[in-house]
Formats: sequence, C-alpha cells, structure tokens
Amino acid sequence: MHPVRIAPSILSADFAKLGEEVRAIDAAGADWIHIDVMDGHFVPNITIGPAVVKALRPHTAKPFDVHLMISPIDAYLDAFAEAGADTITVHPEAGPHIHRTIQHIKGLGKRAGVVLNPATPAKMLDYLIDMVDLVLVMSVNPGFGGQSFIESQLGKIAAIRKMIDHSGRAIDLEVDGGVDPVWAKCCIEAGADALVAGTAAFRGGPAHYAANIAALRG
Ligand SMILES: O=C(CO)[C@@H](O)[C@H](O)COP(=O)(O)O
Ligand SMILES: [Co+2]
Repeated sequence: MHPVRIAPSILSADFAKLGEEVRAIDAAGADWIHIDVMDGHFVPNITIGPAVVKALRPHTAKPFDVHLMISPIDAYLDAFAEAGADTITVHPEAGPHIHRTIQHIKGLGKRAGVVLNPATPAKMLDYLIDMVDLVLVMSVNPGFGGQSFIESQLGKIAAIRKMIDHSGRAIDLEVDGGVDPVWAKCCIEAGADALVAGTAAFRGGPAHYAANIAALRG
C-alpha cells in the first residue's frame, strides 16, 4: 500500500485568488489537488467548469484529481481531460452507462475513478473493479464542503479495501467529506490510502496549510 496521499479540495480555498491558493497548498505538501465540479442539478451547488481547471493548470505540477458531480456527464469528459485533469472521477448515478463512461475516460488516456455516495453499496463495484484506477468513498452526501463525516462509511472502506486487495490491481482508495485528523486516522486504519480534505486543509489560511496537511497524515 502507498503512504497516504492528501488531496486538498479547493472548494474550501479563497475563490478570489485560486491560482495563489493552489500554489500555496502545493508548497505545503499536497499530493494531489482535488477539484469539485458541481452543476446545480446532480448536486444542489454550482462551482467551477473546465475553463477554471485549465486556468489553474500552470500553477502546479501536482496531479489534478477532478471529482465530477454533474449530469449528464459524458459530453463533458473530453473538456475536463483537455483542461488538464489527471484523474476523472464519476458517480454511477450521473449517467445511464457507468461502464461506458469509465471506458471513455480511459480512452482519453486519463486515470478513471468511480465514486460511491453514502447510500451506494460496495457491491456496485463488482463489474468495475477490473477497469478503474481509483475508488472514492463519499463520507458525506455530495454538494457542499464543511459537513460532518458519516461514520457508517468506515465499514464500506474496509470492505472495498478487501475487494481491491483481492483484485490484485493497483487501485487507490480515497475518502471524501468531513475528513479531519481524527477521522483521517480511522479512514487509514480502515484501509484508505488517499484522503480529500477541504475544511481541514485550508483552515486558518496559508500560514497553516503545512501543519494542516501534516496533521491529516497523522
Ligand atoms: O466532494 C465534496 C463535497 O461534495 C468534497 O470534496 C468536499 O469539498 C470536501 O470538503 P470537506 O468536507 O473536507 O470540508
Ligand atoms: Co470531492
């Protein structure tokens, strides 16, 4: 298993100076930059699109971990790939054919992730585990930063860890939502090897980013 990767979500950054924020969180030790894309339809919030992803790309060499919360989804995959996404992660509920959507992402030469909402069972992965590069477990309902971690997801993380190990493939197991240093430790113990953090990473402003990330690593 990899050492845990920390993926700060720029949803909690200062949107008035996003480029600067990305440079600061990179310098503070972020492994990936998590970008939450919301459309006001699949989730009740609107954030950013491919033009912003493209504008941020020159500000860091760290991988862009793009979490798409949009529906329909397939028509927008090429735009996010061209904008500079490294991993594109999709919700099965966001389109009619998740298998085809994952094939599309792989065809673009990008890492493909699948994300499970809190009520989506691990079993949904049965026919996807042989093709994805990342599984993302939502530990809040998608749509907003700053929500509380849903403890029931720890069992699901442990179950998916077994599925991944059994598959023999190199698949990242990432957790997203309400992750603070205390929940980070629980997630890592359950088998996660990548953690998204918005509130906990950006808390206190740039002078605190390095300490925030170190605290999440435990
Ligand atoms: O995808 C989402 C929310 O839908 C997340 O990536 C959040 O942006 C994480 O923020 P915190 O819960 O850590 O504040
Ligand atoms: Co996210």
